Amino acid sequence: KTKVPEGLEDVPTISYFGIFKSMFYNEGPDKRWEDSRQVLEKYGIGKFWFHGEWYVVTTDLELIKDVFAKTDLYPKLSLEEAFPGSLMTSYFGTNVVFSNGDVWKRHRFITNPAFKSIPMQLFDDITVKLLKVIEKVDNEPIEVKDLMDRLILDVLGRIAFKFDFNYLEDPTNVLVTTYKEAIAEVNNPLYFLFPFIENIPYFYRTEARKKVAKIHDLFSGLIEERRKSMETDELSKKIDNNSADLLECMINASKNPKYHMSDEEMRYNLSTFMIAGHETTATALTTVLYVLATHKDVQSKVREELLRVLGDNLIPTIEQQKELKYMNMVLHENLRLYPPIHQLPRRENAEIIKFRNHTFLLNTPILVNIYGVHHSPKYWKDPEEFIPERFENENDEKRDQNTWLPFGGGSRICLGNTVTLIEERVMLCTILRKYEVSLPADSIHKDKLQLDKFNDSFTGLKALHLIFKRTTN
Ligand code: HEM
Repeated sequence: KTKVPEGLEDVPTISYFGIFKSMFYNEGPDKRWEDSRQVLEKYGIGKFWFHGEWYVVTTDLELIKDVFAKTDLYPKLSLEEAFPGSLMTSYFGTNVVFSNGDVWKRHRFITNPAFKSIPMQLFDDITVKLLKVIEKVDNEPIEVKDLMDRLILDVLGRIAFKFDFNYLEDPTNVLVTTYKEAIAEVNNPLYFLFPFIENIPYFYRTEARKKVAKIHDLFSGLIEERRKSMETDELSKKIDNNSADLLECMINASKNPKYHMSDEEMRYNLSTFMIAGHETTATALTTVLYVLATHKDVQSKVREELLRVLGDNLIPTIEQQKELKYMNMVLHENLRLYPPIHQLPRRENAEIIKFRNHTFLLNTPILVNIYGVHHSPKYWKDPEEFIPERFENENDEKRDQNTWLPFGGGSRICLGNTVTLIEERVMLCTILRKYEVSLPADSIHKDKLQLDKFNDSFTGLKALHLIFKRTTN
């Protein structure tokens, strides 16, 4: 199956060994970009062979716009098709992220209202808990990815299920530890490299499957508990005024014959939202703390702005958040430099596509390389530099809007893109008002943030210790 399909012959080839090496060594998107940049910079499109298939990978804005605009022409490959019978499929199943057509429309319609607005008071006690944790460490370096992970899981629990994981204070919570164990199994790199081995009885992964079954049982418990406690009248009001959470939106739909959602689909969506809404935001917050620690001038400017805009208010209101113009530029630039999702999940064309002088036969695997677009000198001047001013109004208006795509685009754009930025602003206001953040002199990240791989789409990073020193504010 190594023969190049008709129509892709003229698409330049990216080395198989580079791809395999980056998978094998769990390399981050930066190293992967190094392996493909020569081809993608010049042509905007490349092909590579992997597991018996020829993939097309692109940083071309015209093709990317087409992918975003025509969801039916470029459906995502469902997990059942990509990894039949695998642990990953049994964990995530059919959900809003990986479904297509009418199923996707139904899932998106049901889950979307949960993230239209969030009650800001949910941050009151979580931010207090965060400060307590930082205070306890008292000037000693603290591992920030783990801290942000705990923090954001607590926030997500409140937003999506009105559930307090209390992970910040209690890392032994059974729901969290089971979730962590299940995710570690699902992300085991061995099965990304050699997915076919899961079909061999020896590799059936009985223990891992038990962990997945356990977390699904815990989710079933959450659903049942909430179903019992929900008053139908009160719920309809909440749905109407967008104050229902994810669980309420889905349970409400389970009663509706037109927009029905089964318990199994609810469990799959809970598994999906846990990772989509938590790993991404935790990574974004970790990397933004890193850039602030390594750009003290920017950090001071963000602090000055938040003190001015917020006054004595500890949690910024939605109105105040709009006024945090410089902070918003910093958050945008951070998502450009370190996109938490570096590559969109695989699409496959449902019809034959002509692109330039190439032809994509039916079901050609197509990958949009977000990291590549964000780091291409064709689209960004000095792309490796951290320059928040790129997002100042007049500069921002000049660029093609598809050059910044941390949340994807079109109708499948990230469903949590507003919520995640609210979380980031609140946490930066909380931390920077009281603490100055610094990188220890002997940090492995001294010269460059050391990225690695969380899974095939999510950016990971090596342990990052930062120092939080009390300011005089
Ligand atoms: C910095 C944080 C985040 C980043 C960078 C991010 C990134 C993305 C990207 C790139 C996609 C598009 C996938 C595609 O087109 O295939 C996506 C989709 C999605 N995201 Fe996010 N995300 C973030 C936070 C969140 C949060 C907080 C939630 C929910 C609480 C969330 C839920 C979703 C869902 C449900 C989808 C699927 C949308 C659909 O296919 O209709 N994300 N996200």
